[in-house]
Amino acid sequence: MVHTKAQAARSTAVILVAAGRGERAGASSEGPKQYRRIGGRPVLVHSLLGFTNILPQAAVVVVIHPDDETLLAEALAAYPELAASLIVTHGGKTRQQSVLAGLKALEGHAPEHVLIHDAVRPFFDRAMIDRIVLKLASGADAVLPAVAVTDTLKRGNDRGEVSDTVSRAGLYAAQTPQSFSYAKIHAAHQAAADAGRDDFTDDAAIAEWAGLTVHLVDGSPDNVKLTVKRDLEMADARLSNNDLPDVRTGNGYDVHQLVPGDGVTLCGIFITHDQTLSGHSDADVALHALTDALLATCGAGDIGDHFPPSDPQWRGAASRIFLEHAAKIVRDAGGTIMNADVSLIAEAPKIGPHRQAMREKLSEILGISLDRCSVKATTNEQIGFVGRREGIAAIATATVVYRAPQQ
Ligand SMILES: Nc1ccn([C@@H]2O[C@H](COP(=O)(O)OP(=O)(O)OP(=O)(O)O)[C@@H](O)[C@H]2O)c(=O)n1
Ligand SMILES: C[C@](O)(CO)[C@H](O)COP(=O)(O)O
Repeated sequence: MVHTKAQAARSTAVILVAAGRGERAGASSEGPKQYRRIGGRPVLVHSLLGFTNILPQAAVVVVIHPDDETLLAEALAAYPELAASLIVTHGGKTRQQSVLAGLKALEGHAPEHVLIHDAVRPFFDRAMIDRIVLKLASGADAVLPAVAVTDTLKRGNDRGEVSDTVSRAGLYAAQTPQSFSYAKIHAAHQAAADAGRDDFTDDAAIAEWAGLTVHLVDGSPDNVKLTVKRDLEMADARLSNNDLPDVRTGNGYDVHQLVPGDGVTLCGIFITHDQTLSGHSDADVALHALTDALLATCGAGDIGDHFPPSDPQWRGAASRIFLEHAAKIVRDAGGTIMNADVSLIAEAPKIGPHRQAMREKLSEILGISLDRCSVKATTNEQIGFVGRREGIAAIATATVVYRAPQQ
């Protein structure tokens, strides 16, 4: 069992399936859609560079059609080191067969985890991969990035009429990379093939069929599959715009009074102490400041707007609820949380022994990797209300990258 992102990355492999014919995208002089250029590079190369950048230690298998050897060589001509690092194998008639070929190509490596990705989804991002890798590292056998369905769903009949409206409650659109225990998904794929099943459109469905629990993590609305010609045109336009990244920084500040008690909760960690923080909720100043910092990156007001102190339902509430809510607002607005930084200003208790647990708590609540979560502390040199142990203050900074507005 692996426990850290770095350990997980070392024993992780990636399978990029690229053996399809791209019939729905139509014919092109550049070949099937995975070899077409968007923003000046073949789609497949975008996806490959994404993985080598985010998971540089992972073994990468590319599954291609036997007719596409020359197309692959041409696509990688400008990237000789990348080309030399890849394991290339031939796929089959269906995506399912191609994935099994990729899994077999990894038998010599026997990685702990494998991320199985459509080569034609070039817009995955680091934060999403971090969420997946963290979930695998926590012991999950199968992880599915997915986005909740937002359109109203209709069922049509063969006369081209609506027969009924389907509830979208609990429905998700499945994305890739779908990620697994290598041994378990290999066994499941082999069992499906041995049972003559060739109708699975994704690997999570095979995992479900084999009885594995498939865990959902947030996918990304940007992580679209380039399926039809229009998808490729829009992808090309998007990359050719050369827009600057929309990076936003928010800060937050909070203070709560210390009164006699048995301990304080800071960054979601309870610390035994001869005082407690007084407040309407659990008075976790650190999470309150960070909640405000996140809300500030998308103009979403402050914690009091969303959780009014006058509302009795928040009495004694665990402040992780507030932070989770702010993170959801940010993600719904198209944001990817890149960094969360908290400074605690407290004369006592000592924060140092709890910093790592606090960082891990932030990482868990926000669904971002540990290296993106920072907790620092200082005393106030016995000056002022903090110095007199009358209160604890926290300052937080959040960095979020937002998607460029859709054209
Ligand atoms: N026999 C197949 C079929 C698909 N794929 C890959 O699986 C991914 C799924 O995307 P999809 O849009 O279904 O690709 P195609 O099968 O190429 O598209 P189409 O159905 O339009 O021919 C793609 O990266 C595709 O290259 C594959 O490796 N082997
Ligand atoms: C695996 C997949 O990307 C999940 O959404 C998708 O099912 C593959 O594409 P297809 O068009 O269903 O072959």
